[in-house]
Amino acid sequence: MFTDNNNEDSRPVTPSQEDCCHSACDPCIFDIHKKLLEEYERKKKQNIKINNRSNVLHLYEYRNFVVSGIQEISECYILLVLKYNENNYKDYSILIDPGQYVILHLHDAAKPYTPISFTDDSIEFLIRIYPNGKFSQYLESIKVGNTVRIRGPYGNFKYESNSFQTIIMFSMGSGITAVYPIAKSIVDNESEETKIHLIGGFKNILQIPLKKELQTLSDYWNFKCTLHISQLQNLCSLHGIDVKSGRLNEKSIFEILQDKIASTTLILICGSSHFNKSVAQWVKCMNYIHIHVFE
Ligand SMILES: Cc1cc2nc3c(=O)[nH]c(=O)nc-3n(C[C@H](O)[C@H](O)[C@H](O)COP(=O)(O)OP(=O)(O)OC[C@H]3O[C@@H](n4cnc5c(N)ncnc54)[C@H](O)[C@@H]3O)c2cc1C
Repeated sequence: MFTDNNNEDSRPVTPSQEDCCHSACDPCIFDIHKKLLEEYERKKKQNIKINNRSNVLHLYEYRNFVVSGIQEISECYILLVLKYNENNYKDYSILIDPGQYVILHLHDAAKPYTPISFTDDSIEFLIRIYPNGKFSQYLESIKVGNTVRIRGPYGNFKYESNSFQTIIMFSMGSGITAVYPIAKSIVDNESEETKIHLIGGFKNILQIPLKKELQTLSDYWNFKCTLHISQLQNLCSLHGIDVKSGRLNEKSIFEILQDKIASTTLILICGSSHFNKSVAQWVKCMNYIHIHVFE
């Protein structure tokens, strides 16, 4: 279910045909409106107070953001910073829960992306560039000062502080964008006693994005990072990070999970649909029940 963080006081306003960008988005604004309406009716029936926060972002209206930074950080990954600087939302700020995603709209297309961090008025994205990818090629060629439209945030992952002893995060490639902000928010929270193990899969050592960020988290007592590199030419070490040669497979997942307690461990999975399906199947076979797949 989408988070109800619209800025209206009451019933969600029905979007007009002109609000639709006709880019075959998933989710489309009309799907979102339908879900919000169901949520609104449910809350109304149960007499639950509707909580309206002042979010710059809107679930089905695009907001204009301006590119304020763009940087190549590793082979095929860029960091993109988008800033909101319209005056009519002075008392508003950007509100996104860790792991949620937004829809970026540029030219004639729209695609989902997961912010890795945000401030009151800017959002940072880690973007994987595909040589034949339409939208990522658009993003690779934009310049500081260009406009990108954003709506959201979406995603139903909810985390309650200290609700698990351990969180194991399995990610592949750009899937790290969903789990990294969750890990960071837990490490940043001094009252957290949850231990995190983030396991990421990448093709080669040059592709690894967020190296420094992962190394910084590894300095904390409750964060551990292991990276599986499928095409590791030479042995290599990254301070604070355990680098392993070869793909993340059933055997390595078994080794990671065998000494954990299923009832107090949360498993997070984010990668390609094949990766998500395989990892979810393997962890279920080991009787893990608390599993969230980002897709
Ligand atoms: C909820 C959600 C959040 C996402 N968050 C992020 C994010 O934070 N950062 C990010 O970089 N991406 C993210 N993605 C993926 C992103 O939305 C695009 O799908 C991706 O950038 C490719 O779009 P494209 O138009 O460039 O490629 P397309 O034109 O759609 O694809 C062209 C070709 O690119 C290659 N390709 C595209 N996607 C993949 C893939 N996943 N794996 C392997 N090859 C692929 C294939 O060769 C494909 O034929 C997210 C996706 C979802 C569903």
